[in-house]
Amino acid sequence: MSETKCTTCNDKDTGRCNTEQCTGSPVLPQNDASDIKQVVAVMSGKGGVGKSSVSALLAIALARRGYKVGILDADITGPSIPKLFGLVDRPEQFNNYILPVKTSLGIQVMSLNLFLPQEDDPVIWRGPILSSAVKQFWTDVAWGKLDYLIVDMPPGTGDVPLTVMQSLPLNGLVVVSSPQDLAMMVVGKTIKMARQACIPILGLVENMSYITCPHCGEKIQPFGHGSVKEAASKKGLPLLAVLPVDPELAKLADAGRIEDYEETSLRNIEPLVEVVEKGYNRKVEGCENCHHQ
Ligand SMILES: Nc1ncnc2c1ncn2[C@@H]1O[C@H](COP(=O)(O)OP(=O)(O)OP(=O)(O)O)[C@@H](O)[C@H]1O
Repeated sequence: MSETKCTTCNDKDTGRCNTEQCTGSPVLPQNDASDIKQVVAVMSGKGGVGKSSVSALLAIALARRGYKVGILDADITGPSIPKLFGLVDRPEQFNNYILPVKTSLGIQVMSLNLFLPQEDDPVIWRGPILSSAVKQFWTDVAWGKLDYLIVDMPPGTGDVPLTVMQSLPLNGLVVVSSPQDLAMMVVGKTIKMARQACIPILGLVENMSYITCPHCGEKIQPFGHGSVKEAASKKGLPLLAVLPVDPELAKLADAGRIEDYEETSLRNIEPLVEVVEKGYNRKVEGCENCHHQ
C-alpha cells in the first residue's frame, strides 16, 4: 500500500486513497489484502478467438507448477471464466473486501458473473460503469498472496481494455488470435494500443490453428496457415503457442471442467507458460518516463 498524503479525497482517513489525483499516477496501487507479484493480461482484437480459454489454460498450467494464481475476469459483459471452471458460489465479503472464489486447483477467480442471479443474465452497462467494475476487481478484492494474476480482457480496444492498461500494473500482455485475416487485422490494432500504453507484449498465441484428422492424423488448417507467425515476425514478437481446435477442450469447457484438461495437451502452451513464469519487467522503448515503467 503506497503512503499518500492526501488532502483532497475522501479516503484520506482510511489510508486507502487510490485516485490518480492523489497518487499522481493512473496506476492503482495494490490494496493491503493483496500481494501480487506479476500481472499478465490476455487480450485479443476480436471476440471468440479463445482468449478466455487461453487465460484459463495458462492459469491451470501455472497452478499445476505449484504457483499461486488468480484470474481477474475483465470481460464484464461476456464473462466466461466461471463457466469454464464450473464455479457457482457467490463471492463472500470479509473486512470490507470481496473474496475471490476458488477453483478445485485453488485458482482464485473474480468475475461479474459470480454476482449475477442467473449466469445468462445480461450486463447492460455503459462504458464508464464497466470500467469502474474492473477497477473494483483490483481495489476491493482481497487477492491474498499471488505469484500471478491473469487478466482476461474483453475483446477489442474499447473503454475496458484501456482502463485495464492504464489502471492495473501490468507486467506484460499476451495477444491471442485465430489465423483468419480479419482476426489478424485487429491484432495489429491491439499491438499498437498496447505499445501506446507502454505495456510490454510478451508474444502472440495462435488458437484454433489446425484440426488433426482422427483417422489419418493429418493436420488440416481450415483458416489457412502461417498468418499469425508472419504477423509475429513482422512485429518483432515471439509466437508463444500454436493451439489446435481440440474437441476435448471444447467439451471440458462446456462442462465446466477445464481443469481436467490433460497434461499432455497443455504442453502446447509450454513456451507461453515459461515466458510468464520468468517474470517480465522489461522497459518498453520510448516509455522510460511512463507510469508503467
Ligand atoms: N483450441 C480450441 N479448441 C476447441 N474449442 C475451443 C478452442 N479455443 C476456444 N474454444 C471454444 O471456443 C469458444 C470461444 O472461446 P473463448 O470463450 O475462450 O473465446 P474468447 O475469445 O474469450 O471469447 P469472447 O470474445 O466471447 O470473450 C468456447 O466455446 C471455447 O470452448
